Amino acid sequence: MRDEDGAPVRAVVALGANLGDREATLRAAIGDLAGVAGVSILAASVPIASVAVTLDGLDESKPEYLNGVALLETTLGAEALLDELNRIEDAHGRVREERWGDRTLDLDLIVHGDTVSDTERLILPHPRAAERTFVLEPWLEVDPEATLAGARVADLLAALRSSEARR
Ligand SMILES: Nc1ncnc2c1ncn2[C@@H]1O[C@H](COP(=O)(O)OP(=O)(O)OP(=O)(O)O)[C@@H](O)[C@H]1O
Ligand SMILES: Nc1nc2c(c(=O)[nH]1)N=C(CO)CN2
Repeated sequence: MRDEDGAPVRAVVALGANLGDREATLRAAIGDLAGVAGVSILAASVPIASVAVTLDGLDESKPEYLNGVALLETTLGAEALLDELNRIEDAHGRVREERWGDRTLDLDLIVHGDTVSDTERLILPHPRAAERTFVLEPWLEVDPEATLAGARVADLLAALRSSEARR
């Protein structure tokens, strides 16, 4: 089922790349998003470098990621927006192999207005966003008042940093 187009909502897309010309790919992906009918970019973060997170934890032997966040306003429903994100990933040579494997471009939908979804194709809010410094830090840059499932992103990031410092 495709979502109907509706009233504009704010959505947050996390971008990541650890293969190829990462900076150029992230910039191009934001341009591609801006070109989607029903999407306006309100803000895009600066890209930040981050060590690859794998299923076994941080892995410094893997190519380093560049991560960023785009804040959007969109009239697309969440599933229709996800279709566009998948299309842009494919256009940038994304090969879907292992979970959490290296990739030229990853676009995750973090939140879409107040949409809650729990299907195989789309979980909203994104279930791992609160554990990811590489999502929260650029998100806070573009939206200092942001909240995720009722918690302030600023507080989530502070908690994550203090738990990382204790490890
Ligand atoms: N909020 C979401 N944003 C993007 N993809 C999602 C979301 N919820 C579920 N998915 C689904 O997750 C599947 C796997 O996506 P992908 O290969 O990008 O995962 P991943 O990037 O390796 O891991 P992660 O989801 O932890 O970032 C996709 O088929 C997609 O339909
Ligand atoms: N640092 C970093 N690690 C990751 C990332 C990512 O965007 N940044 N994305 C992954 C799969 O979504 C897996 N690991």
